[in-house]
Formats: sequence, C-alpha cells, structure tokens
Amino acid sequence: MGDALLQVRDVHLALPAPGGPRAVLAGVDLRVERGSFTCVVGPSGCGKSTLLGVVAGLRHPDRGQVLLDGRDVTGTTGHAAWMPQDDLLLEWRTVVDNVALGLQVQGLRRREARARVRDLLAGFGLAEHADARPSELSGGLRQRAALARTVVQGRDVLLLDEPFGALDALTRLHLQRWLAATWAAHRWTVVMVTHDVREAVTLADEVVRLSDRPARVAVRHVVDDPHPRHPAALGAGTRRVEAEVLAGLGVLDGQDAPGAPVGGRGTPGVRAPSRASTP
Ligand SMILES: Nc1ncnc2c1ncn2[C@@H]1O[C@H](COP(=O)(O)OP(=O)(O)OP(=O)(O)O)[C@@H](O)[C@H]1O
Repeated sequence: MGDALLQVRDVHLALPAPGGPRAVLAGVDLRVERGSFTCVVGPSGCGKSTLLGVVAGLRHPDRGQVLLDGRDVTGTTGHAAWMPQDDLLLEWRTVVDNVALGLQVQGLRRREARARVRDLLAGFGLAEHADARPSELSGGLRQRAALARTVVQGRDVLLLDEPFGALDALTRLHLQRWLAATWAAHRWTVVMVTHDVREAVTLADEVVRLSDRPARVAVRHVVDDPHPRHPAALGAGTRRVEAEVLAGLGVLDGQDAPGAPVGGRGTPGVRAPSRASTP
C-alpha cells in the first residue's frame, strides 16, 4: 500500500434531531493516498457532507481520529481546503479578487494575493475573465473560479462537496473532462462527494460507497484505468466498476445484469468483480 496522507479512523458522530441525538457517522474509516482522487458516494442524507466536515476539522467527532501524515488533526482546521456545494462567490468582487480571498484569509496582503492568483487563473481557463464579476460568468466558469479559490490555498487536501451538482448535464460533462485533465496534471489530493457515479469513476482512483445512515464505509472500489479518463468513453474496467457501484446503490438489480445497459448510458452489466473491498 502507498503513502497515506489522510486517514480517518473509526469516526462516530451524532447530530441533534427532534427526540434526541441521531447517529450520522458510525465508525467511518478512510485511507487517502497522497496525490490520489477519492470519490465518496452513498444514499441521499447518509452523512457524506458531514464526513467532509469532520475531515476539514469543522466538526469534532464524538469518537475517532483524523490523521494527516500520521499527525492527529482531529477537530482542527488548516490542513484541508473546502469547496462547498454552493460556490459562495462574492458578487461584488471580481474573479481575481474572489480567488485571492483564499489567500487573504491566510493573511496575505491583497496585492500579493492578486499577483499570485493571476498566474493560476490561466490554468483554470479564467485569464480573460479575471476582472469580471461572478454574475457575468457561466455556471461552469463560476465553478472553476470556486475551485481555483480552493486550490490556491495550497492545503494538503482538497475537499469538494458536489462541485458540479447545480450544473446542466452538458456543462457538467465539460467540467468533468476539464477537471480530469487538470487534476492529472497537478495530482492534488482530493476527496470529493458526488451523487453522479459516472463522474466518480471518471475522476477517482478509489470510489468509497457509504452505507445508509448511520454511515460507515460499505465498499471501496479501486478504479485502475489511467488518467485522465473521458466520461463518455470509459474503458471496460472503469465501466465495470461503475456497474458495481450502481448495483451497490440499488440502481442495478439482477434483471439488469449481466450485459444489460443501465439507464441508457451504455454501461455493461456486472461480469467479473473489480477490485472492490469491504473495510
Ligand atoms: N447541522 C445539523 N444538525 C442536525 N442534523 C444535521 C445537520 N447537518 C446535517 N444533519 C443531518 O445529518 C444527516 C446527514 O446529512 P449530510 O448532509 O451529511 O448527508 P449527505 O449524505 O451529504 O446528504 P445529501 O446526499 O442529501 O447531500 C442528515 O439526516 C441531515 O439531516
């Protein structure tokens, strides 16, 4: 096994609910290699965002640990940059100033932050939009700006919570392709929550499926095909993992497999198991 940058060990958390605390995370374990891309999928409301909150240190687990490079960072911030579901761009700031905010919150002066950000914007296809306001950008460009603001912070781990969830299907496809290529060039350590299984297998080295709430890791699927992958032209191995993840989520049943396409997306049925492991 490689070099684990991030480890989540036996994390438990209950959150307030009418009638008393309700268990949301019940013994979650994660192991994230340096420079790898992990996607977290699971039933709606199972605790995916809550898990990201624990990893970011914004929520303190009732039990368990978050380790970075073997160091206990449970309940502390500073090691991870978070991109929430909503892009949270400030409408009164230009793109360059929105992205620079990621550095200013770390104490950098505005002028220095802007200079550093301008170098980064080209790689995000945003150079010509640097002085635009968010309202002038398309949905896809807004998400790129939000991602740039996350990346520029230079944290060890990037936590992306459904970054493309609000985009139309075509824009989403473009952004998936762009992120696949950009990530392959930079190899950030990413943990991303998504509901889109095709997106997960396109981007990830490993797809982690959480159980129903209270969540624990149900299965980890390794995706072996080389990066970057094209979401509309995935290799057979990746499509097999996709079918397995869908089956685990209850979207594929015995009548669909083997060999039957899923939901018109051309996914083959489950023939041979991929490298999946239960924790
Ligand atoms: N601040 C909070 N206080 C109390 N309960 C919360 C809080 N935040 C989330 N929850 C509850 O915790 C559970 C898990 O929520 P969470 O948002 O982590 O799930 P999720 O898997 O990310 O959901 P989705 O798939 O819909 O995005 C849900 O039942 C939710 O209602």
